[in-house]
Amino acid sequence: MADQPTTCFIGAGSMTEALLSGLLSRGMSTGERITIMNRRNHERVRQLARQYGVILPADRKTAVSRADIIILAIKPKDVAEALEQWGRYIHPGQRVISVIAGISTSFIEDRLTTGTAVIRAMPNTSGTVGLSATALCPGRHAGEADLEEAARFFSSIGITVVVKEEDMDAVTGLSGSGPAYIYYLVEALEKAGVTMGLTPAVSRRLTLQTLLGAAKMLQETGEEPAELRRKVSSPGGTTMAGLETLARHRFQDALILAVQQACRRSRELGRSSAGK
Ligand SMILES: NC(=O)C1=CN([C@@H]2O[C@H](COP(=O)(O)OP(=O)(O)OC[C@H]3O[C@@H](n4cnc5c(N)ncnc54)[C@H](O)[C@@H]3O)[C@@H](O)[C@H]2O)C=CC1
Ligand SMILES: O=C(O)[C@@H]1CCC=N1
Repeated sequence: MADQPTTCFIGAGSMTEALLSGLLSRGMSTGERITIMNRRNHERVRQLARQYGVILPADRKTAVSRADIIILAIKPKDVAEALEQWGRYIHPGQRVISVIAGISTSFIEDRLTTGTAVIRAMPNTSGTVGLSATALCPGRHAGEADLEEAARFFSSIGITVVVKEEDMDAVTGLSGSGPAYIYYLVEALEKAGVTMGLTPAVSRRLTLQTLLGAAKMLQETGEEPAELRRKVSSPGGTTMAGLETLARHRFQDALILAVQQACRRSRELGRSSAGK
């Protein structure tokens, strides 16, 4: 473990917790190699330090300047202020990984010493259980080794893909926000079961296993989703009755529009934060 990099998280919110939980439970790092800091809610940092055994640094500036990897996990609106506060302690030779929606690598690079490697990443909260879908793109000073290190970091909490920076907003709308769409679907399925007399517990159990089973079928059979859907749908049967209702309510259109809108919002967040 001695050759494992030290990591400093700036921002102690839900994304940091998902990353911490994934990294530590998979033995990819240890608490004493991780420092975390927050702007205000210091009780939150203390709680994470207790729960995950990570370090609450006495001297935060030193923690930033000594870390091998610095993770920026703050909201887009706070990035300019955070880089103003912490940027001067970051130097070339360290790797900066930003998980901030909408914020370009050049925005960050422009606020750091020239030559600092910046990698933009978009993971999702399923990293908590090792199943994040993370997209990465390198900034202008990040080389192959920097990208490989970032891929190694995120592969400890799920799969990684490398994309062009111009595709990062699409990724954010699709897989960054994606878990929320699935949870929304699950809420609706559970409610549906309850409206027809199932207990909430039974409805949840059946819904969850249906979700897991469908995901595994897609992964393990390699069949097209449309083909798997056809196999469930007997002519004149129950599934067709359900699917026809979904089509009438333009279910697929609604989902496509949702992802596109989230992508647009990612771009807007980038533009409005860049204006600060
Ligand atoms: N929650 C999610 O599912 C995902 C979030 N992201 C991105 O991760 C970033 C963080 O998101 P969350 O963890 O959900 O936000 P959050 O609001 O839960 O946490 C952000 C934390 O940053 C802290 N902070 C703000 N300014 C700071 C500063 N100057 N110094 C130190 N700490 C500071 C805040 O006190 C707050 O606790 C966002 O940019 C978001 O776009 C990316 C992928 C998924
Ligand atoms: O909602 C958000 O802005 C963040 C980015 C991706 C997921 N959550």
